[in-house]
Amino acid sequence: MEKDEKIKEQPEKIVKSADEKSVGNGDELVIEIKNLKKGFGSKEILKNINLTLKRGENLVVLGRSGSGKSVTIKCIVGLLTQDEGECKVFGDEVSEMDSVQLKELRTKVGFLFQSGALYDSMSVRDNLEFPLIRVLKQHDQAELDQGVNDVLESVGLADAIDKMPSDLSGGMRKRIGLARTLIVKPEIMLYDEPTTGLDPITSREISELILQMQKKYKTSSIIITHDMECAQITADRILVLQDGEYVAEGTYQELEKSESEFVRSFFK
Ligand SMILES: Nc1ncnc2c1ncn2[C@@H]1O[C@H](COP(=O)(O)OP(=O)(O)OP(=O)(O)O)[C@@H](O)[C@H]1O
Repeated sequence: MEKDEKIKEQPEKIVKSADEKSVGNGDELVIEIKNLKKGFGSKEILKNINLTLKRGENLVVLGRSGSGKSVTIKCIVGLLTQDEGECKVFGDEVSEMDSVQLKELRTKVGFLFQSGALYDSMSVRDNLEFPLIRVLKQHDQAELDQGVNDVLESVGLADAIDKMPSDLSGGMRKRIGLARTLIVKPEIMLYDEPTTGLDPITSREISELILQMQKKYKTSSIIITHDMECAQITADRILVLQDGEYVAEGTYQELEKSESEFVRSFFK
């Protein structure tokens, strides 16, 4: 056999291997949901949800459209209240929090909904200063500039500081939306379909950014997605939702080989 046969170069992929898990401080739980039920009228959406999020981990939730993934996230931040069961964040039951406690909770838990919601009439700088002023009560201009510049560097858009949202592409708007959530340094991040509506290359960039942000800010995250590349890139652990319950849990590599056809169907 020819000795100088070339070894094919493997494309470099930022995908976590089983031994590269970034799960942080042991098994400290930052979110604990037990036997949670939530319906609307006669429609039962969440039948029996059990979910834990460990400090420092990226948990991906997979499920069909309309299966109640967003409803779960809304219970976690107190935008909806469960009918039964427990929903604890940092050890405290969310449904029992008053408005002051909920406000405090939402400074520690950042959420990025599909729309990414930027204020269209404000520049990127003003969009980013807004949470620093409103949430962190920062008023010193040098401190504000530092915060805005740092987060823009992190999402790779330092040059966009004086642009208006209408001048940005969909992918750039997602990045700025992410920057706006990250600027107050939340301990938990909830991503609702972060790559929806983006082309495959931009989707991949956003997924890689989520992974980088986990490492940089040491956040614990729940990532709801249909995008299997996003799951592969970001997940330490994956949960699969079917008919209002989680039916499978494991790493990407484990679930890809699941015995359940329903679970495997996401990987095709
Ligand atoms: N406030 C509400 N009032 C009534 N029904 C609701 C409410 N919020 C959600 N639903 C219903 O609950 C179901 C689950 O919604 P949810 O948005 O959680 O789905 P999802 O799993 O996130 O789906 P998708 O992937 O399409 O976003 C849907 O049938 C939706 O119509």
